[in-house]
Amino acid sequence: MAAKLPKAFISSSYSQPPSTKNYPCKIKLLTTGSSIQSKNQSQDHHRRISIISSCFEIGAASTNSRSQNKRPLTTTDLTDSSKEGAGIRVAYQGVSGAYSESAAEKAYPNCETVPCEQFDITFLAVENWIADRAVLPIENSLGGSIHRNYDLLLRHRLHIVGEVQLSVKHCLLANHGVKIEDLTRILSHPQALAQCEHNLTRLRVVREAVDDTAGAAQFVALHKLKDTGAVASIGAARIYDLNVLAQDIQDDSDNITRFLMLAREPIIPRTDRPFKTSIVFSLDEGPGMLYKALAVFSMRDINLTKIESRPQRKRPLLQPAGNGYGLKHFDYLFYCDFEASMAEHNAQNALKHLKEFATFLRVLGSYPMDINREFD
Ligand SMILES: O=C(O)C(=O)C[C@]1(C(=O)O)C=C[C@@H](O)C=C1
Repeated sequence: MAAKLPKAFISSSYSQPPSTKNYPCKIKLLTTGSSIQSKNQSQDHHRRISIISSCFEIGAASTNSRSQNKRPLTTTDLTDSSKEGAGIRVAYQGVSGAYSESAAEKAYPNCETVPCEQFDITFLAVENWIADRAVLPIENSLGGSIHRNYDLLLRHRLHIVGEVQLSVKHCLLANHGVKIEDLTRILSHPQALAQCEHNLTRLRVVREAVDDTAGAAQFVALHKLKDTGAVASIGAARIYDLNVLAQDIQDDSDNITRFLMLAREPIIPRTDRPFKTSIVFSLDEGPGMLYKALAVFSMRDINLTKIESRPQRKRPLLQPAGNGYGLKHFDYLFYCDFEASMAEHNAQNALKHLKEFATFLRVLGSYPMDINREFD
């Protein structure tokens, strides 16, 4: 009997054996109680079991003959090394040719990429053992933070195990024979449209936001549109056989997107290379509270690289406000990145200190910094 899948799981489009490089369709959410009855389910089940067992096999004491060859577990086994890309399945939002896919391949060079329909599905893919890692764009040097993804980091229980910075070079793509002056509409991901704001304004076209850049290119190609172009990568032009009408159309040639790599388990923080730690916390209302929170880092000479505040999604509380009681609509979560490893005493002390007065504190991950400045 086919086992029932968890509430949210992969779609029936998951119809290829697990070793297939790119999936024919993206993973999407199914409704409650959906189940996959095909033989692919047993393949998948098999693979999931083998992933689980291989995790426990490393260095485990066992009586079977295969265990004779086992070597003890080392710190390296528990580090998210990019060398281990082979065999790793990395979920990303979009279709083949999306920048997130390039980020996945940069972080895990020989990985198998798993396209997903939405960002939250990349989380579900990892949580449900369909993928081993998720790759998530978190900020861009022109467009700023991707707020929704901050919210997802908190809503889910995955750990940040790495970061990668990618140079994003946008192209204007259209079907063969279509000229720039024929275009009345341009499709792309909202971040990509924002990164090309000035150049697109000059074109005087309608901009339409879609789920991802490569999806926009695919749509234009599939429907053989003559009046619509897409902002996407040069890779997407090749994949969907589109003409490149213009290259490097982002408003600044230095257009970098920072992506996070997420996993079910945290990695062991180390001190032999530069690490970054990401946290999220909330504070009580009061003068100087945020100042006090940030001081726990500066007093220990820890470099804070990013702070982002997001509204806490909860019903307005009745709380003291000024000289009476009033509705409180704005309560914030603060997301911070700092340059230190959780294996370092000063980082541990800083968080111990913060915990004394923070109303909530969670470490999202401690992971190697991407210090590779070679972008092309
Ligand atoms: O649409 C894509 O290709 C994506 O990978 C998404 C995304 C983003 O969300 O920021 C990634 C990198 C670029 O900044 C533009 C779009």
